[in-house]
Amino acid sequence: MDTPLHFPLGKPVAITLPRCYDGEAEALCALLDAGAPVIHIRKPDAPAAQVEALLRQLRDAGADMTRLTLHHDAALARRYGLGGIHLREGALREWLRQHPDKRHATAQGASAPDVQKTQTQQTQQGNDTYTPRLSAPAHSWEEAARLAPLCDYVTLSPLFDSVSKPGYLAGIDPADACRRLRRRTDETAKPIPAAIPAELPVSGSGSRIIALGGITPDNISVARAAAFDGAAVIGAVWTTEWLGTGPQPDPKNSDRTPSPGNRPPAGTPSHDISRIDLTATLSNYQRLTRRWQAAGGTLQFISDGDPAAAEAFLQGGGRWVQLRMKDTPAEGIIARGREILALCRRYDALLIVNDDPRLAKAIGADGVHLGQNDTPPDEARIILGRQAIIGCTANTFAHIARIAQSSADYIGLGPFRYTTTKKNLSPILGEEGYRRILRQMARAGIRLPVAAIGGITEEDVPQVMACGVNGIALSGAISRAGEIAAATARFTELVAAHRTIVTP
Ligand SMILES: Cc1ncc(COP(=O)(O)OP(=O)(O)O)c(N)n1
Ligand SMILES: Cc1nc(C(=O)O)sc1CCOP(=O)(O)O
Ligand SMILES: [Mg+2]
Repeated sequence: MDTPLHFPLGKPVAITLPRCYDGEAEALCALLDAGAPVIHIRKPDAPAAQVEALLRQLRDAGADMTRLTLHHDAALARRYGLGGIHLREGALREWLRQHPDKRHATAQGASAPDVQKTQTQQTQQGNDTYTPRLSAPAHSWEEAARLAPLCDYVTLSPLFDSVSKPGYLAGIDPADACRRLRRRTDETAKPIPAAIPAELPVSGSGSRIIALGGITPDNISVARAAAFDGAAVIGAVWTTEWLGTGPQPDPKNSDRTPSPGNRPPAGTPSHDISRIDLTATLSNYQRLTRRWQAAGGTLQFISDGDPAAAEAFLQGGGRWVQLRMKDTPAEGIIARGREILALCRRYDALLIVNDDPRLAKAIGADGVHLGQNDTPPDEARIILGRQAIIGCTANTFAHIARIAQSSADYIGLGPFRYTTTKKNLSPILGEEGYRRILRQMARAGIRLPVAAIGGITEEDVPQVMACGVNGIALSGAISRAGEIAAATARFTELVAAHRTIVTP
């Protein structure tokens, strides 16, 4: 199967643990089935024979080898038809020197999909033109800027204190990353060179930067808010311990189902295991994915069910629709919901349904948005399952503190100003209210993505984004726009250009 990489990546990159484990090939296949765009096979602590055995098992299990990237061993990657190799700077330069005719196609202007297609076709033909996807590790912006032109993407680390390497502390400041990256309007898939910020002199066309190091479900939203092109995760994928801010959910209906048989003895690092726990791994990955996706919903269109308006929003580059049809019977909402879901799928966009998780389920939507008087988020999670995105409305920090204890994935915080779109409006927050609440969140270490909502216009966007919200949700400013697609494109640009990260 030929699976191109689209940036920003829709789901996290998974990286293996350093040793090999029983059940690992099965777990990697499950992560690929769950939509992992790329899995990095990084095995510094495993003998070469074990790594090769793992690749053999994966190939025999029918895994999509083009979505695997092997660290350091280009010859082994080539032998097993892996889609990518990950090389340190010296090895990368040496590989490029030895393959002058196979210089990275993306660096020469082709798109990532072209790179993969060529590689797959060549592997199938068995000839000598293996052209893998190239990636490299960087630990500073200077290194990232040097390596990015040479390869498809760079991993930049450590963004946070490592989960899997105790004592390996954060070295990349997310707020600085946001300043460097925010002018790239990636959500609309514009070519990168036009949008490279002056502070980061990356000159390669198509070179991307993926955040790495200490990423968990609780902080992955920060990597997305900083406009990284992806997030790569090690410890938080493989851990059998709860990494959430809230209480560990009930295993019967939880977000995560740790299997007691695989629990490490108390006091051992959570990644120090002998066998991969498939259920926990998948559950971890789904949770990371929801949070990454929720943080990517920087422009949310609250649709009253008009398919033409929804389609114009999608044509303008919008990728997140919320279906909010007040006073319409359930059958009407389901019918319109299915119609708009089909549109969203054509544009690779997400559809969230307002108020009712059962309607969201009947429609087959990606999630639900719940108000203070709607179904509680943990009940909605039981109805919708671990992959569903759940948003909750808040008007105060106390609401947010409560929501953070649940399995919700993002917050709709409002109203920014007076609006006629919603009855029984909560007290207006204005800029001052947003700044206060976002600061309280930062101090409390709550990093759920926040969408600002309520009467927001184009002129408001710089001011609202400067408060530190992740994005904005709009009804009237989109549905009443003369040219919805053009208005959507303008809003998207504005949101991307004014991202900020609030530090405590
Ligand atoms: C993103 C977002 N934020 C807040 C709301 C409001 O939800 P709720 O409080 O349930 O009010 P209604 O939308 O049901 O009138 C929202 N829908 N979306
Ligand atoms: C649905 C909704 N919820 C709000 C809240 O404050 O919780 S304000 C709002 C209305 C958003 O539409 P418009 O962009 O037209 O004002
Ligand atoms: Mg509601």
